[in-house]
Amino acid sequence: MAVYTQVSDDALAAFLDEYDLGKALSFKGIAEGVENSNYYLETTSGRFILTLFEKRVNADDLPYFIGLKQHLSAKGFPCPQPIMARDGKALRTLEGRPAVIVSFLEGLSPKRPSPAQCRGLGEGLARMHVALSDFPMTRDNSLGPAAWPHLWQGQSEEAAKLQASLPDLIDEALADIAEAKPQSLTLPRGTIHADLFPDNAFFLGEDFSGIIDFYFACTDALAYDLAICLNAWAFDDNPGRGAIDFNYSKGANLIAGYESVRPLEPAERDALPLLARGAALRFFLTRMVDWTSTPEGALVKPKNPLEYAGRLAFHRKVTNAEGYGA
Ligand SMILES: Nc1ncnc2c1ncn2[C@@H]1O[C@H](COP(=O)(O)OP(=O)(O)O)[C@@H](O)[C@H]1O
Ligand SMILES: N[C@@H](CCOP(=O)(O)O)C(=O)O
Repeated sequence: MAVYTQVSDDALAAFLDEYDLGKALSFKGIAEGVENSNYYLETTSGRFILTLFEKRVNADDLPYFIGLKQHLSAKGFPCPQPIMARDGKALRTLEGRPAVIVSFLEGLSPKRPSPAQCRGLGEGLARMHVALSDFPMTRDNSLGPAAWPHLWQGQSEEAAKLQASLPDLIDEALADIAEAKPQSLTLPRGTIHADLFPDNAFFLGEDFSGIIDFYFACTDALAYDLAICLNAWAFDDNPGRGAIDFNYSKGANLIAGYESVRPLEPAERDALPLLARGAALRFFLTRMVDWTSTPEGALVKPKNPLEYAGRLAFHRKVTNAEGYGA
């Protein structure tokens, strides 16, 4: 349950007094999510989400995240819209933490995305890239390749307890990325979401209805966002048989949906296997850190790093974009 910071009734009432949103009718912690504290808030003027920012979000980055959502909303792209308080500011403080209220987005996150939803997601991702192509703010990717060796430091022993072969797989993948230097490729860059997992995309039935959770967004290669989505959307996890299978029709639909809005350049297609390896490594490493640092009995259940080790092993055998159904 991702509620790290409790909000008292008095603190909420004082906070809401700064807005023109009326009185609270309902206020509940949201179980989903792992990064920040999120509350469902219903007031006399509508439905909203209240977020209090926790450990991985740097308060200095918040104007960037808020500006990004304002930019997308102004372009008519479906995403949560930051709500301004009466003083014109969206970013405030609640219970000692930075906090914002955003509009409630309709839709449901798919538990097991269908191939049709993968196509819709690919289209939505490309529409987002296009809508952000004139977003003037920038932010470095703080979880890019330079951060990975640091995340891996001291994790080897715990990783071996999960699977004996893991330390070798990760050491080899890190050495391989250090040599290939994905950051030095000249690929089209722009604003990317960088965490577009199924729990961060909404659908109404099979129709894409929007994107939430922009708190890892940054300036990076656009194709890296697609590579993250290939990892997060196009594999079928079958824990019962200990298998993680790439689903070609999901991968092909994701790429085709993306290219229906923004065709990939040849260099982006060529880079896809390397970017997909990097993306798998990034999520393996942050999951590994959470796996070893989340205290037993905590309200948040850490995500399983092995799912991303399995994806990494798959990508290491892929040599070109056709390997993903492109
Ligand atoms: N704007 C929104 N509209 C509707 N539901 C939302 C919105 N923002 C967050 N949620 C709900 O809260 C959950 C957690 O939000 P998320 O931003 O993913 O949290 P975290 O950053 O902690 O991972 C989502 O899975 C979704 O159910
Ligand atoms: N998507 C990441 C974890 C971040 O979770 P989110 O709830 O903020 O999307 C992962 O799966 O490792």
